[in-house]
This record gives sequence, structure tokens and C-alpha cells, in this order.
Amino acid sequence: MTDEFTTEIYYDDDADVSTLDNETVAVLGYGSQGHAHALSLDDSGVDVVVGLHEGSSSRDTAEADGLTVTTPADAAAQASYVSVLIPDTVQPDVYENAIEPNLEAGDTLQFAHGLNIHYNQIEPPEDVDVTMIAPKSPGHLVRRNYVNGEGTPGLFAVYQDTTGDAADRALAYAKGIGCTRAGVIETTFQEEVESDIFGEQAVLCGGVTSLVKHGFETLVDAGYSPEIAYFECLNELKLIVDLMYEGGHAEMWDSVSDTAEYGGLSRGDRIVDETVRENMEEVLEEVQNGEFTREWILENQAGRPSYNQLREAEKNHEIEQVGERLRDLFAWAETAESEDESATVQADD
Ligand SMILES: NC(=O)C1=CN([C@@H]2O[C@H](COP(=O)(O)OP(=O)(O)OC[C@H]3O[C@@H](n4cnc5c(N)ncnc54)[C@H](OP(=O)(O)O)[C@@H]3O)[C@@H](O)[C@H]2O)C=CC1
Ligand SMILES: CC[C@](O)(C(C)=O)C(=O)O
Ligand SMILES: [Mg+2]
Ligand SMILES: [Mg+2]
Repeated sequence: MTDEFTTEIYYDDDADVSTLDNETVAVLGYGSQGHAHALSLDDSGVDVVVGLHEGSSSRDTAEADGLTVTTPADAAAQASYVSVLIPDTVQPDVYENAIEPNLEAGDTLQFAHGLNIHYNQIEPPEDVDVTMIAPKSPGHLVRRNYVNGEGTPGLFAVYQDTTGDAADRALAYAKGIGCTRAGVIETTFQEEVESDIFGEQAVLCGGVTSLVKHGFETLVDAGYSPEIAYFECLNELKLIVDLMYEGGHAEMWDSVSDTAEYGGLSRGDRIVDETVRENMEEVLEEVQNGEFTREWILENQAGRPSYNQLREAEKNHEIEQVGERLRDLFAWAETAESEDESATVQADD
């Protein structure tokens, strides 16, 4: 733990996986986060049971990975610690039908994202602990980092502590999936939800793909080749972001040419200008006042018409076609794939 920051950060020395020695952890879902948590907890010596609905396509994979799989209701009944790692939109229904009837006093109900608790879609009984361990990473990288002996930063929050042990148990879980190797930051459900949804919309997923597409389209419309535009606006972005990840903006500015540095510093704010900042503030407000979540719930109730349309348009964008062809041609794709396979092989071992 350190007191140099505005919030607590917990590391390996602050957590003890053996806190979970007498518990069974039910991991509900075996998707992006679910497979990573279940496999890493299992490797860390925690007793894990995976809960998947009848007919689930993930069932064979989880069983082939050597895990015990049962239904969500049965997993919740067996466990004293229930980690809810199914899509946010199905959680309220699964909670009502499979989890809530099987919760006992003193159990832990845990999330990797606080949406359903914060926006009151799930209202747990008062006699259970409610916690959150939210890795700040896509699940597949959480697992890859764990297998490689590295850690993934995560957020940690306690919403309800009836046992008095909620924090110790959640930190034990965080250690079991490798998060305390990198650092786990204490927060609240509200802060996690609002910052996470804003971040994925404005910067990480929505903002960056939109920036990339606008850059790509600007070059292609001006007559440059789509392949050049792909390398310039998408492929090289990873390499630039890798430098920012390692040493902040300074390391990136240091590594690029003076021409790029002057051009970027003098032009960047013209591209992402004050109107973008105003748009970001609007998007944040829609998250804070619940408008986005209401829209998302209604979208699901209607069968996801807009979501499907947006996905289709994204899939059909020229940059995706060009990228698919280019990635097939180049050696680095093979290297990345074989690295992934070796991580999976080790994970399966
Ligand atoms: N994706 C990420 O990296 C991150 C996700 N989170 C949070 O983690 C949670 C899980 O997200 P994510 O990992 O993306 O989820 P996924 O979409 O990857 O979860 C899919 C899994 O859930 C199963 N599933 C789907 N519906 C049901 C159901 N009705 N009952 C039981 N199992 C079901 C699927 O089974 P099948 O496909 O076989 O039907 C599959 O195993 C969410 O709260 C999310 O916000 C937090 C941080 C990052
Ligand atoms: C950035 C998207 C994310 O918030 C994540 C991987 O952290 C998610 O919800 O998947
Ligand atoms: Mg996130
Ligand atoms: Mg998210």
C-alpha cells in the first residue's frame, strides 16, 4: 500500500490468496473476463466452479480447460463467492433466477463492472458482501499477463461489507487473477462505472476508432492508397501507443522525429478541438445521469436493432477489409498468433 497517491493502491504483499481457502468461487460466464478469472484462480489454488447456461457454447471450452462446469444456479448454490462475469445486459435476469435464490448470509457477490449495482438493476440483500474487482484490460490480456508472470492493473470497491472481511476476500481474489502484481486501486462503484463507460466511449473504443476512420477516409478520399492509409492511421497507432504506455507522452515525443513532434504539438489540438471536448462533456453527462444506461437497456429489450446496424457498418468499413487482407500477408500477424497460441497452451496446461 502507498500513501503517495490520492487513493489506496494494493499490491501482492497486501493480499493473501489463502483467505479463500475455505471458499468455493463460482465464476459465472466463460467469455473475455470469465475464462481469465476462472483459469487464473484455478492456477492460484482457489476452488473454482464455472456457471454456464444450458446449451452454452462456452461449456466445451471450459471443460476442455479442465474446469468443473455446471449451471449458474448450481454454481451459485455450491459457492460462497459468486463472481458475475456474464454480459451486463443479462446479469439482472440471471441474478433474479439463478443467483439471488442461492445466496446465503455472508456470501460474496462480486462484479467486474458496477453498472447493474450503480443503476439499481440488481439490488442484493443486505446480508451479503458486494464487491468489485475490475481489471483495467480486456480479459484475454488479463489471462495472458497472468500466464507470463505479469500483472494487470485493476480497480477494487466494496459496496456492502456485512462480514467485515469483504475487502480481504476481494483482494485475495484480485491476487488470484494477477491484478495485485500490477496494483489494485481502491474506488467506488459509482466512480468505476462512470469513468469506465466514459473512457470506452470517448477515448479507448469509440473515440479512437472514430479518429482512425476519419484519418483513413481523409487520406483515401484525397487519392492516397488505402494500404498506405491503413499503415499510417491504424497499424502504426499500436507502436505509438506502446511508447505512451511505457513512458507517457514524453517517451513517444522523444522517439518520433522533431518534424512529427512540432507538427503534432502544433496541429493536434486543431484536430481534437474544443468542440470535441464539449462532445466529451455531453457524453459524460449522459453516463452520469443514467441516459446512456436507459438507452442501452431499451436497445436490448427491442432486440438490439441499432447495435446490429452499427456493428454491420463498422464491419463493412473499407479500413476493415484492407486491414484483413494486409494482416494476412504479413509475418508479424503469424508471430502474434503463435504467441497467443503458446499462451493458450500454457493456460490449458
Ligand atoms: N470484456 C472485458 O474485457 C471487460 C469486461 N468487464 C465486465 O465483465 C463482465 C463480463 O464481460 P465480458 O467478459 O465482456 O462478457 P462476455 O460477453 O465475454 O461473456 C460471455 C460469457 O457469458 C456467457 N453468458 C451469456 N449469457 C449468459 C446467461 N444468460 N447465463 C449464463 N452465462 C451467459 C456466455 O456463454 P455463451 O457464449 O456460451 O452463451 C459466455 O461464456 C461485464 O460486467 C463487463 O462489463 C470489465 C472489464 C473488462
Ligand atoms: C475498454 C472496454 C472495457 O471497459 C474494458 C476492456 O476495460 C470493456 O467494457 O470491455
Ligand atoms: Mg474498462
Ligand atoms: Mg467497460
